[in-house]
Amino acid sequence: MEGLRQRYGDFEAVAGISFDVRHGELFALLGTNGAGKTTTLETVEGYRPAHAGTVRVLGRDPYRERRAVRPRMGIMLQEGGFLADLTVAETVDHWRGLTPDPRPGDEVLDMVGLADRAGVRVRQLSGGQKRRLDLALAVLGRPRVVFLDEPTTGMDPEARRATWRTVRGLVADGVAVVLTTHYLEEAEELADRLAIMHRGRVEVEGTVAEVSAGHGDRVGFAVPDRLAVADLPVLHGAAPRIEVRGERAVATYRLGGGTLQPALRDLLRWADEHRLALDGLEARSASLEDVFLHTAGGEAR
Ligand SMILES: Nc1ncnc2c1ncn2[C@@H]1O[C@H](COP(=O)(O)OP(=O)(O)OP(=O)(O)O)[C@@H](O)[C@H]1O
Repeated sequence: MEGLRQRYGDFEAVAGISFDVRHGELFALLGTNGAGKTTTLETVEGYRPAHAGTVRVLGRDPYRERRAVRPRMGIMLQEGGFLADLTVAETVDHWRGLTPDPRPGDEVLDMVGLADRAGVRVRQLSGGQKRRLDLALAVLGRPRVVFLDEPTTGMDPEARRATWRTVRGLVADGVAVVLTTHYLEEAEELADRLAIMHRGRVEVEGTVAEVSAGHGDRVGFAVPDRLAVADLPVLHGAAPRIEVRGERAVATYRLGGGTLQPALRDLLRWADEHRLALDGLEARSASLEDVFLHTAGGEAR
């Protein structure tokens, strides 16, 4: 995708974005609500023409050459449209009839961990199981490019991990995967590269390590009882940010590059001198969530 722009009337929902996704790579498209992710995905999936810019999937225009591209694409929308009275196996059989060169039904249900639900009616599936059936249908036609729109919404942690394994398997087989999610740990876990969109633009792009770099390390702890916030130390130029979590005030410092170790040393010395125990003390590099919140706050580069 090169310079994609999309408008709804006078409103520019996508304001010139570019990215590419290679085979055997998972690209996560993240962003605030209304950032333009769905509009972007709908364009690459061939549902709408680009207002400006160039979009190619497998070397072709996904809108104008939809017939050629669509059979090689697997699409998992946010809401699948199932027939509630069909069983899981019947649903897969129905879609196999519409798909050239489909995978065997058993294989696809095995891939998504629904083999033991084959005889269950769709209306009796849980929300997470429906998402897995959606994934089964997306991979039925042995796609080379897969679009997953919030694939693990409603899944319990175990089902989510099982789905991550399935998705990793696709990537290992050389499939190009584009995923949107509001679960940042999902992007951290799966993405080879990612982009964070905000108000129609890509604000940050790169590997998880690349986008986290430059956002500093974090040190945090629960503010000890009886201590006034004003009495907390400044650590290598960083003042604490105070957040109330439950009953406790938590102090977090965002440190500049290379100052984590000396800042921690100063903090521990200060705590010793004041005979304070620092509950919940943690030191870590910036998470994707830190980068995301910074971007969503409009302060991105
Ligand atoms: N058919 C439409 N007509 C007018 N405006 C639209 C239309 N579809 C989307 N928009 C607007 O375009 C912007 C981008 O919407 P889009 O659905 O692409 O965002 P998103 O990143 O997918 O958001 P979310 O995370 O909330 O799903 C939003 O401001 C939305 O209100």
